[in-house]
Amino acid sequence: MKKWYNKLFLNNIRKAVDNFSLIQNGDKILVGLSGGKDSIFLLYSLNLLKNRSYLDFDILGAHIDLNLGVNVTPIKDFCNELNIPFIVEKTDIGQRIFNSDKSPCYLCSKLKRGAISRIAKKYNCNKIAFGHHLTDVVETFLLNLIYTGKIGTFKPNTYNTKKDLTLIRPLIYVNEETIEKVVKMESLPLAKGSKCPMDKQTKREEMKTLVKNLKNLYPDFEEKVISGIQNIDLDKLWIKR
Ligand SMILES: Nc1ncnc2c1ncn2[C@@H]1O[C@H](COP(=O)(O)OP(=O)(O)OP(=O)(O)O)[C@@H](O)[C@H]1O
Repeated sequence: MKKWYNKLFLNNIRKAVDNFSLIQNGDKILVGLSGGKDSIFLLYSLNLLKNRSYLDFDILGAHIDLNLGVNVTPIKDFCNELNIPFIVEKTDIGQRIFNSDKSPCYLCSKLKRGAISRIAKKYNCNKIAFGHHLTDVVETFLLNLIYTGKIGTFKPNTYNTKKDLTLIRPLIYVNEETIEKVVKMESLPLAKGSKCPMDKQTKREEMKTLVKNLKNLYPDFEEKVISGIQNIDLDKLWIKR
């Protein structure tokens, strides 16, 4: 690890962990590995954090195979190198979601979460970590505002009482460009094979372009959205009687 990684992204992860108590000593954290850049970056950074902080926790990696012809051997080899257990669960989610009248993205996300939770319980994990990052936070914020007329985004952590599992998102302060940069510099492994059939066809993709354009005009737009979410001025919101 390069020393300036602290400034580039590790301090932002430490800040998220601190602000929202995402990790405690003794945690067993299952990292959801899609085969993409965000989740492999998450695994890499949590491993750095584990080796460079007072926190003492365990990490496992898990991939839900959607049966869409993705090869995760490079991810498996990387986990082996880091001594991190790696679990693959074969499913037919890729076929099931297109034989339903529900939105395939909604259904895919729901079924994947169910599968990840089952693995977490099986391996005695108390937390699941996902690779949602700052740019995802902002895209979700804009999606909610523009398409559903609501102010809000996903939370840094959510506890599921029924499953007794906590979902954490340690990358909420790290933007996508930084992740892409580090994945390249460290040659972090990506899965090989076919892409999701819905890739680049979603409303989220539309938000991605919008965020890019807004960032061209206002370079700190993402940080400003985060600041807005964390500093709500209730006096300026309307509470109807
Ligand atoms: N097939 C999968 N198996 C395990 N975990 C997954 C899988 N798909 C997604 N996840 C987890 O859910 C998170 C959000 O999923 P999403 O599909 O939005 O991925 P993404 O933003 O494209 O991230 P990535 O670059 O890691 O694919 C991922 O970062 C990962 O932690």
